[in-house]
Amino acid sequence: MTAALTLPTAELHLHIEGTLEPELALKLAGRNGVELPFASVEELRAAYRFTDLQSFLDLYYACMAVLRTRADFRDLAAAYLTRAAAEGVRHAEIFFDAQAHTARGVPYKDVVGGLQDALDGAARLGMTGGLILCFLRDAPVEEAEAVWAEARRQPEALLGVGLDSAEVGNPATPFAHLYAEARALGLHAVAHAGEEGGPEYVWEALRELRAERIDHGIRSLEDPQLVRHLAEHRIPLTVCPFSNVRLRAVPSLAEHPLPAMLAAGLRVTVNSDDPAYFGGYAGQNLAAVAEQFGLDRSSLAELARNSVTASFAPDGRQAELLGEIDAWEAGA
Ligand code: HPA
Ligand SMILES: [Zn+2]
Repeated sequence: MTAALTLPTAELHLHIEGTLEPELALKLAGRNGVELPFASVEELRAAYRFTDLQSFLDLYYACMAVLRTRADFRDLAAAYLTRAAAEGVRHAEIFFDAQAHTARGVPYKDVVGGLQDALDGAARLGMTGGLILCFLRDAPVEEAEAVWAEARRQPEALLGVGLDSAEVGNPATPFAHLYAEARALGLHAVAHAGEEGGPEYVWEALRELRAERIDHGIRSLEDPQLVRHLAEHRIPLTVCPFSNVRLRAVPSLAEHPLPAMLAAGLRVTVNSDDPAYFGGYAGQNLAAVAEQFGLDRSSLAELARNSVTASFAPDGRQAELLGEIDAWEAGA
């Protein structure tokens, strides 16, 4: 097994709906009497050919229609956590697209309750983690406001808020008041930016949402002033190599800007985004970049340290995980 697959790490960019493997999708479709336009695992996998972010989102939202009950969300997250633990993930900060479920009539409390049930169970695997509620930037802001009205009554169920879905043409600024409210409740703030959109989207997330981490951010390199700002303020970027290749944000893994981002002094972490759709979980993304770019053990350990210190885990938990990474680096 590649060493990277055993590296203790934190997953900071993971959409739980993007961990829905075809086998589970078809099982839940049967259990809930939901029709999917795919009769078999093979047919579903064959649909995983994307040309851009939107072509992926179309399938992603279609498949998640099978998720209906609290037990469905628990089973989905439990499957993810088991698989991630096997690849070295020790702490997972999990995005969920609440609006995509409430819009279909699934109660918010069932979504959060099911995900929390699974996280409670993950303690047995020695894993920690939490939930980040993402607003859909391509839906009317009123929908985000409606889901937030419910979420804000139970802020302790969340680590923070995020922003995802189709980026280009969907500015972050209309969501600024929701972020301000979330921050006032003590929640963290992250946002997707600079995936398909240019550096101006990253600036907007930083200035208007006061995002503490940027999800993707790969196009930041196009703006030297932004690179200086990100480096100076040590703002973490949650990079997802397989996602960028599969959604054609970059032409190939060989041309991925990860080495240039590291060379520019950016605080990069490696993550999986939607692993069921993009061909690999966190450890596999790490293994692939290690092989592609010839990263040695200490460079990999540095990426893992970045993921831990960029996480919202309490200091004590971070110290524990940094100790595990030191031991891994020493070959223990
Ligand atoms: N980008 C934006 N929205 C998303 C993604 C992504 O990579 N995955 C799931 N929702
Ligand atoms: Zn994402």
